[in-house]
Amino acid sequence: MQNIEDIHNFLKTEFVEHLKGLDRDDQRGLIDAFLVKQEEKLDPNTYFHEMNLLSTVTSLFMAGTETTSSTIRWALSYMIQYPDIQKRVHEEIDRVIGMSQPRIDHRKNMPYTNAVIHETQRFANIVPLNLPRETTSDLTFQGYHLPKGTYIVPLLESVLYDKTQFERPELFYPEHFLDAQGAFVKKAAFIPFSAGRRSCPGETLAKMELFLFFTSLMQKFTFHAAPGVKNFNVKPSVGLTIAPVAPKMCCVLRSY
Ligand code: HEM
Repeated sequence: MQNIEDIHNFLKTEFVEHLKGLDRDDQRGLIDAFLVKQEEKLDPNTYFHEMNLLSTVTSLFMAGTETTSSTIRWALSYMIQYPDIQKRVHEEIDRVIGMSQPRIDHRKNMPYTNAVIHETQRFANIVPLNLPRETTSDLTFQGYHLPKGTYIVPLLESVLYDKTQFERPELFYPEHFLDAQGAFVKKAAFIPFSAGRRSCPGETLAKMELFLFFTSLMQKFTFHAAPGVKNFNVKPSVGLTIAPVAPKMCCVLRSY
């Protein structure tokens, strides 16, 4: 799909299809739940009208696809740049998951892979400017007076790269999330999904997707730079989210 108009047209056709099969006692998901509310028309000022359904579903698509896919591409690029780390992830997958289908409950027994995914999110910092906010009243923050209506750009990088929180912030270093015994350690400064009331509502879903997609790919493939690529050097693209612009890579089927 090329642009927002294409997405909206696609979604409008979807809504018509959902309406045809709508059963208020057996709702299939968000769109059905919304359409049921819309049909009730209890309140003339209801938020449950088509424009809001379009915005909600479009936001979920836009905020929920590019973010996770870019993070996976960063993770695979780091695996190529750091083959020793890739080897350790492979070893852990082979030991804990083996040939089975990766499941989310494998994660608690895979501290190294979990640390690699966390470090990917910290290091890649894919939403560097967060989302802009505006103060709703006058306030004083750390000695600075911010009048009502001040435009705020909360830089996540200042936390994700804070050297008081991360030992080697300028390096890709999964040990940031491991203790001396190799157990996974949570860090309060790990905030790629931002913090507070308006932090990313897709955080739990995203974390599940990242674990399942990354382990599934790593279970089947080894990642290398494509033949002829001497220095596999990944550059960040410029945009609202930072995607990796990587040289060509090869995925080679692993043999067991
Ligand atoms: C690696 C994956 C993801 C990252 C790093 C990420 C990061 C973020 C960040 C930093 C924000 C701004 C929060 C703030 O303003 O304080 C945000 C907002 C949002 N995210 Fe995510 N996100 C990810 C995946 C997802 C997924 C999978 C979904 C849904 C399916 C999603 C839905 C949203 C929505 C709807 C908002 C706007 C929330 C609001 O304004 O209240 N995100 N995300």
